[in-house]
Amino acid sequence: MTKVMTLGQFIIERQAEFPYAKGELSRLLRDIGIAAKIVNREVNKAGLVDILGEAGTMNVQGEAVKKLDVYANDQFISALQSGGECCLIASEENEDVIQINSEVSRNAKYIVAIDPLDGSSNIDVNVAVGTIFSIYRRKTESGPCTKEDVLQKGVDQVAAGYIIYGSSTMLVYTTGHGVNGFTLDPSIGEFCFSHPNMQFPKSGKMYSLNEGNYVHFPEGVKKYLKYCQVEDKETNRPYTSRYIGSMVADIHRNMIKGGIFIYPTTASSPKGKLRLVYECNPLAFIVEQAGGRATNGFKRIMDLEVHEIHQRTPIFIGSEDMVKKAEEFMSEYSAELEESLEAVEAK
Ligand SMILES: O=P(O)(O)OC[C@H]1O[C@](O)(COP(=O)(O)O)[C@@H](O)[C@@H]1O
Ligand SMILES: [Mg+2]
Ligand SMILES: [Mg+2]
Repeated sequence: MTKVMTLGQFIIERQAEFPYAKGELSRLLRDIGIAAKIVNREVNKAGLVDILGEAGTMNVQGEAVKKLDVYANDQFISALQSGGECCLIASEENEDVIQINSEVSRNAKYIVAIDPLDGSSNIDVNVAVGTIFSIYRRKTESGPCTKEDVLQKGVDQVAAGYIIYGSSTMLVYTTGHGVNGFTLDPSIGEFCFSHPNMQFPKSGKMYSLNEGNYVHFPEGVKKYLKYCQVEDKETNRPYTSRYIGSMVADIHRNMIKGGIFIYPTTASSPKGKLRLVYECNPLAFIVEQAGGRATNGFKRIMDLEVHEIHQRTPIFIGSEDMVKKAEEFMSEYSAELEESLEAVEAK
């Protein structure tokens, strides 16, 4: 019989990687895993229960909130509140940070930034969606944790991960010692170690971006797209276009097969659409830990200054060679954009 290692067992085994840690981070990861299983249960029967469709409200970014967005947000918040290892949460679905002031959590070491349900537009149509999370150590030693504690650069992340609710459900995470993946075995209700030491292929054949926005793309992206589409046997071109519209699923696929995901600036999103704190930084940490690359077209995502919890950024993320190539086109044809992004960052 093959030996199964559950996420819980794996975390305990890896505890040795943190000689000064007392198990808090492990318990925090376990709490996130528990909430993920509850969300997974609901996603799996979404057509049968009253969980599809819109919640009838807008979030802070002016996007229509779905019922499943609300459900997932509630589950992760409640798991983190009762777990006792997290003193502050920044969520896509909450305008402001959530302080956890209970006796046990007030002095907890960690902060969690989360996109509870990524790929909202795919919820109602049975296409893979995800959860993205990022964990930071609080800046202050003790006492009430404030918003300032979460405004940290991506390089300061202690751990990051995602859950993909797809044809199977997986949890993938890093604590800065490589990337490991766990598949949920529904028969025992456990995430089981299935993808050891995940590696982003150095190059690939897939590019993912919303080509419907083409006319609004910066010149560098337009030129890079042309490069992807032109035939060249030596470099395996033309590449294939694949866009799911759930960032987690697009990046997960590219991590397995090789590829680049781009969400550039557009006319409607002049600072980019995706959020730095709970979408781009955690995925950049995972992708870099797997040997890939993540930039805003000019600068490393994890080095960007963070001013607001819902701050946006353009992103170029994936196989190292492909991201570097796209950056070459950006600096040749869209150099002026670099200055305006720097100005946004310096504000
Ligand atoms: O529909 P668009 O503009 O291509 O945007 C799709 C992108 O927006 C997102 O859905 C944003 O995430 P949320 O669903 O968490 O708001 C990404 O997952 C995805 O890559
Ligand atoms: Mg998202
Ligand atoms: Mg979301």
